[in-house]
Amino acid sequence: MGFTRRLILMARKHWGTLLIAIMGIIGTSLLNLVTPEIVRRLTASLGSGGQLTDQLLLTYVIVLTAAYLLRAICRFISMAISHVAAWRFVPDLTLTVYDKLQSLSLKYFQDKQTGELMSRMVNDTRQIELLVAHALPDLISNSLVVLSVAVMLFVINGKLALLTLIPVPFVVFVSTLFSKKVAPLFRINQQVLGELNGVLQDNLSGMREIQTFAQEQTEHEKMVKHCERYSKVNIHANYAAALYHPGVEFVTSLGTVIVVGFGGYMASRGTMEVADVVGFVMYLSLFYQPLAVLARLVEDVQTTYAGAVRVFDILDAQSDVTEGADAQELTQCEGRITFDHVSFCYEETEPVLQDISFEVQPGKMFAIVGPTGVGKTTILSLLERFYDPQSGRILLDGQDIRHLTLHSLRNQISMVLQDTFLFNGTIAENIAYGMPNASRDDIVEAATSANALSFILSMPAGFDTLVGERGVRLSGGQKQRIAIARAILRRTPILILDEATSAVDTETESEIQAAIDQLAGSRTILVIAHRLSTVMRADEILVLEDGRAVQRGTHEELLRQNGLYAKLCHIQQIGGDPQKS
Ligand SMILES: Nc1ncnc2c1ncn2[C@@H]1O[C@H](COP(=O)(O)OP(=O)(O)OP(=O)(O)O)[C@@H](O)[C@H]1O
Repeated sequence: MGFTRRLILMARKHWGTLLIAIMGIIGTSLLNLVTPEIVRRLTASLGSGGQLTDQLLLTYVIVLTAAYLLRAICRFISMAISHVAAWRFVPDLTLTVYDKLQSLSLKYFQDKQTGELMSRMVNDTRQIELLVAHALPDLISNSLVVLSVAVMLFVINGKLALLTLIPVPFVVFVSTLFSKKVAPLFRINQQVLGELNGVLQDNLSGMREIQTFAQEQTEHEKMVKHCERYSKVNIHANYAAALYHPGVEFVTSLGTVIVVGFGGYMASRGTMEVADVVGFVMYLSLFYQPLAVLARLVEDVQTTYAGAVRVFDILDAQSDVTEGADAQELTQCEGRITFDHVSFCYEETEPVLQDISFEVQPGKMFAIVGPTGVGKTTILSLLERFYDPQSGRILLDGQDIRHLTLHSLRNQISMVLQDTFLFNGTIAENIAYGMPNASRDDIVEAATSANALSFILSMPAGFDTLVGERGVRLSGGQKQRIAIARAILRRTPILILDEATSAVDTETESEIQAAIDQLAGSRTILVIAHRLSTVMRADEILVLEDGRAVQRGTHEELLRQNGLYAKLCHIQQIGGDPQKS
């Protein structure tokens, strides 16, 4: 199986630890053979031709005690160390998956549910722990026991040994049948668990909406459906597994029947020693039990396989936005932005932006306006390379952004979005999110510029107040001001404000606006706002309609053109002099 090889290679770092665990497993397995051999010898010495001296008996007792002690030590080593290896490998894998997810473009996440992805990262990677700490040791130890016992059986009596092997092909047949019919059920299991987690995560995040719209009953019913499905597929898979295990057990027990029958027959005819029959029965209990375990391992490996496939699905995902091998670091950026005949669509059939061209000079304020859904935010997403345009080029300081490293490109841009996302931490940590080494003075200065200082200081713990998950303990306007402070603090050559002041009152907005006006000149500012009073001071305004650029100019020029912009201004009752608003 390709995935086994891949997993083994991925666990390269832990091979040493695994090797120690494997040595422990081998020791345990081989020491298991001591008991039947001692019992066989004891029986022989008790028989008619044998002589059990006290000295010999003492030797048996000492050998057995030593073997049990050593076995306990080996078992401890194998159990403890295989878990160490597994629990070092699983976080490694989870991290690899996480890093991969971080590297994927936003398009990948468009049709994925967060809960489902979390399920893959947590539950499916956990399956690999089962493989490393349980299935792998079982596989090695049981194969070894089966092999060594088989050798012992042939040494004792070749004919009887051959007879006892009769059930083996049946065990193999049943196991193969199992892996074909039952294992896929476990795969569905993992998938359904992922879906359940997806819905759960969605509902927990949207609890406020569920309660506001009194949808508790509907959501309850939705959950019932998912829970029932999860329960059904689990019952189905386990039912099939339950059928399989007794079946294997029955077939393997036939080996004991053969030994009792033929062994007893041969011993009664004097063609086989009684001690050998006893030894045979003892060895057989060691032979068929591991064989049954080996057969059952198919199930564990299949479950792991299901998990691993889902994990590898993520690891193999191709990002739409990739960095070329010769991508350059952008160190000194002036902030000149050029869109050169850019066209873009999310879905092939629906063009969003068509042939957009414009240039923003360093230090200028550029606004993009237009009706809702016309593609304004999409322009900003293209500049950040969350997506790549299907045609046309986007240049930063004259360099195609596809030839820059993503890290250095995004390091030039700070973005404030309408939906502010705050992390569950303090206000200071959230403001310093893009600048973890920022001093408290810098944070206070940025908060002052964003007109956030007074509300922060009125909070119980000031800058050290916890904002809660996604900033639930703050109002929309407060969150926006923290996001603005966060963007200002980064002091990047480009600042993007996408409806950044939509949640604050007009007085606060004009204060923030004044702060932003002060930043103008020192960095390029791109602004999107439905409230046109926010954008009328811009050096240039681009008006979009149906994904196309229909007008471009200053506020006064656009008013004079008497087109869409003038119409929008008229609706918002905005007049001609930007300084007066
Ligand atoms: N991730 C996405 N996948 C598919 N379609 C999308 C995606 N994001 C946006 N769209 C679609 O692209 C179009 C432009 O969206 P965009 O967010 O750029 O508009 P906008 O002008 O910023 O809107 P608004 O003013 O309402 O914020 C819309 O029709 C929207 O439905």
